Amino acid sequence: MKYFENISDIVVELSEESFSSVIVWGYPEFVSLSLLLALCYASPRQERRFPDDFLFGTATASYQIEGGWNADGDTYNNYARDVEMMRELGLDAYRFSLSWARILPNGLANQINEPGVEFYNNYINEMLKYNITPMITLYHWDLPQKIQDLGGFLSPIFPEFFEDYARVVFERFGDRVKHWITFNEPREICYEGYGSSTKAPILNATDVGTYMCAKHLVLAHARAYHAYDKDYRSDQGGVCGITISVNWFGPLTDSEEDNFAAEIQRQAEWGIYAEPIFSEEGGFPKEFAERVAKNSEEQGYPRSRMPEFSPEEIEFVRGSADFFGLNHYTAFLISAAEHKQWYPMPSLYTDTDVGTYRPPEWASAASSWLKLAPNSIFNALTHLRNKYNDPVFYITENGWSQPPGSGLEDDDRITYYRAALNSVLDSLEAGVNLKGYMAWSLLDNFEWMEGYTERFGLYEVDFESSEKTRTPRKSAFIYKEIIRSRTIDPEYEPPTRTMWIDEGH
Ligand SMILES: C[C@H]1O[C@@H](Oc2ccc([N+](=O)[O-])cc2)[C@H](O)[C@@H](O)[C@H]1O
Repeated sequence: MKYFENISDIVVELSEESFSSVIVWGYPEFVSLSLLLALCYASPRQERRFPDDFLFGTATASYQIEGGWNADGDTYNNYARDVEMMRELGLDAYRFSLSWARILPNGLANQINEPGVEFYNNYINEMLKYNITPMITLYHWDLPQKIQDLGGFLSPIFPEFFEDYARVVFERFGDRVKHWITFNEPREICYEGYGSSTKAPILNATDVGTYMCAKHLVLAHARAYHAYDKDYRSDQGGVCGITISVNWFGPLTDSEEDNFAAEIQRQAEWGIYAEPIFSEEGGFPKEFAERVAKNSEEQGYPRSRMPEFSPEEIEFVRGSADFFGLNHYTAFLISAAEHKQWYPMPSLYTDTDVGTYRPPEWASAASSWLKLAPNSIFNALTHLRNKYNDPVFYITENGWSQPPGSGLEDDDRITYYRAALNSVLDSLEAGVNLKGYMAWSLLDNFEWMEGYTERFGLYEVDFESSEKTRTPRKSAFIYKEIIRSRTIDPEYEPPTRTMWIDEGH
């Protein structure tokens, strides 16, 4: 039985618990939903504020914005304008990634491309001049060709190559950069790259590719983390974590079967990367690993298609992160029996064997996978907080796409951001240790397989112009006001269409 002193605490709890178990402080009788809602609306709503030290930022990735692939090197030529945009928005932080190949052209650490290092030095220094905290991702999907030729993430040597690269980066930039993210979205690297055909390198290895990649990626992450911890942290004083794509997967119904199916989906989508690092036990998530082993046996494989970690590897990986970065965009409802798709070959999705569903009333973005799902940030963060013993979190990506030519009045995006940031406030009020939020994205960019057909920018980019002109959308003004006031005013309308830089930024 739980007692509450504030109505707001009850509201938070209500999203996690069934209504009938809630008892109002001082009145130990059950209360109906209608009474509770009446109380919420009748009491004057306190202004909800983001903490002063909460980092508001935006995110990008090298391959999606830099251009200049064959130069000694767009942002590559326009970085000063991009930092000016960060100042216009009043950002506290900026998350971006390094191009491994721009620093180490053949992937290995024997040959460093000094002009590439200088580009990143200038970029970082320009941010620091205006008190914008750089948050760097070491790997956001652009692998040097030679590392791919050597087997990419399927090679057991991959973790060594990654550690060598990480050391060069810590050495060259760690005096000024204090927030490190090893990998962006292991699921997209491993499932989409090695377990399906939606991202490079598109290998025909769906049965084992995802799981082999997962093991090597997690070991590579841990090697970079330990290198930082042992040899750089004492001088540089920064933090090192990983960014995992965490969409929310809740049960379609309250049945035990659907609840278990949702858990299996969570384990397959992000548990295989998060569990080895953040759980107390370490290693791959138990129920899903058992399922893959059973399926493998039935399919005639001599051993599980999912590799194991040795006890030493489990210890090495366990606890190897100072924070949990999550890219969060949407949610899915999971069913044990309905809405299933057929997959022709053994793969992660024949292993999960669940159905996914989104109600038609959830608004759709330009990206087929992206829908506005209610409370999904709150659901994901409170679940992870409980599961992994209250880690520090950063939301390292969250955003909304529109088709090209949608113009500057991006009201759908504004609706999405306000809903997301209200869910962030709910999470903070529930005690989640969330330190920052990075909107995806600062500017329109190259959206992987979808090219330039999906636009995520707070700033529109005119890709036809030689200067690649950047113009703030309405959402940029709304985000700027949220950052300035540390509150979300649902009525706020920007007074002008002119961006300015506040004094002191
Ligand atoms: C728009 C950004 O998307 C990030 O990647 C994904 C991929 C798939 C999903 N999903 O829910 O299915 C979410 C995010 C990526 O990190 C970033 O680079 C952008 O492309």
